[in-house]
Amino acid sequence: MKTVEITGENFRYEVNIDEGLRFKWPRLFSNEWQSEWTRIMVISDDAVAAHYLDDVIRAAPEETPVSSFIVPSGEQAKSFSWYEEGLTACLTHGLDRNSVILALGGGVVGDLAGFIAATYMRGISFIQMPSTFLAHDSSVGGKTGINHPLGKNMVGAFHQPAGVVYDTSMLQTLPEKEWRSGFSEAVKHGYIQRPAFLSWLKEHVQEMEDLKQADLSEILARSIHVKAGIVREDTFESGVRAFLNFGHTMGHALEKHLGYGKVTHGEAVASGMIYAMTVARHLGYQGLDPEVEADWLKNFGYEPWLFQQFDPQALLEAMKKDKKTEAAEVRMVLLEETGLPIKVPVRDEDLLKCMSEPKGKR
Ligand SMILES: NC(=O)c1ccc[n+]([C@@H]2O[C@H](COP(=O)([O-])OP(=O)(O)OC[C@H]3O[C@@H](n4cnc5c(N)ncnc54)[C@H](O)[C@@H]3O)[C@@H](O)[C@H]2O)c1
Ligand SMILES: O=C(O)C(=O)C[C@@H](O)[C@H](O)[C@H](O)COP(=O)(O)O
Ligand SMILES: [Zn+2]
Repeated sequence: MKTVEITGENFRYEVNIDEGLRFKWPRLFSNEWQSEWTRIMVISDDAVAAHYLDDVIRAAPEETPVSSFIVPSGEQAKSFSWYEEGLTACLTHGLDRNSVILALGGGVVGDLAGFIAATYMRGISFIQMPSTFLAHDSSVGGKTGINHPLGKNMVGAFHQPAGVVYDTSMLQTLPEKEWRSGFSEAVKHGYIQRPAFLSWLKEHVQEMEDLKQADLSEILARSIHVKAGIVREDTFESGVRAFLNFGHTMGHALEKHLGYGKVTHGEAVASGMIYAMTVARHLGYQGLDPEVEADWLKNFGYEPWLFQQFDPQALLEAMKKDKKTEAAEVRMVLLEETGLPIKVPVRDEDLLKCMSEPKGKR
């Protein structure tokens, strides 16, 4: 089992990564804390629940009542209506302040369940049990929330989980598209802070199949280490945490513009990272060559130049809703080189130009 510690000013928890943890997850928490649990409510989506809900419930402590709240699979569940349904379930199932929410699923379930836990009775404990590759990112660091029709993740709270239980054997049933989605967040961690990790990925992962066959726990742990260091330094994103948003200014704009769920988060972020590299070069930074990086990403089935397919003005409007925007000026994370991110304001005219140039290669 691999363990990564996540710490901040007033929290400390473990990410435990191993095969089969869903069958024995309570062992990862102290008996003392478990004796306080009055109820467990598992929040999951229908696809994940069909595979794993029974195992997770069966492993729960015998003396603790367990119930479940299941949302439809997909990004649409990060909505006001499912958030309200979730709170209603907390009330009707009788959760109190010593109850625990267990988020069994990918980033959608984790973000939604985390936000429910953050706000129900002004905050109760929750455990993350990630079931996607992408969720190595979403289950760590305490960003929880839902989407607004006008902008991605616009409503939320920082609320750290009590622990992250990562059963890598659940990834066996993950569709190809979702491996691709998650891989781009690992690549992002390489780009922003770990040139050696990025080089390792480039050398060893030529196609998605290589990732599935690799030492997954090791890759997940290395990627999570990057996030852990940044979250420890800047939990509430007043500084360096913004670097974890590399590729997300355009990525979130694409998700919103296409309609939530039409493109996976990671696929949108992959295109957003290529866009950010294009902007960096346009502004005169040496940066990375977007053409070279795009060619590598294409091997996995990404559409790196996706951002060129839509109305630039509409994408600009969506980018302006980004949480890094200040006084209507978009701020983007760019790379001076691999491992050297910066956050800079970018003028609208430059943003627009970089959506349509260079043309002709795609
Ligand atoms: N909070 C954060 O820091 C953070 C970080 C990154 C991404 N996110 C958010 O995470 C979300 C994306 O998460 P995701 O990519 O995990 O998507 P997801 O939760 O929608 O899961 C992807 C799909 O795979 C299915 N699935 C999940 N696990 C499965 C399994 N083991 N077997 C079979 N099917 C399975 C789901 O039902 C869903 O259809 C986005 O909303 C994004 O904004 C949040
Ligand atoms: O943890 C962070 O900080 C991140 O930015 C991680 C991102 O991968 C993630 O998609 C996050 O949800 C984006 O946050 P947002 O504040 O831009 O909504
Ligand atoms: Zn992300």
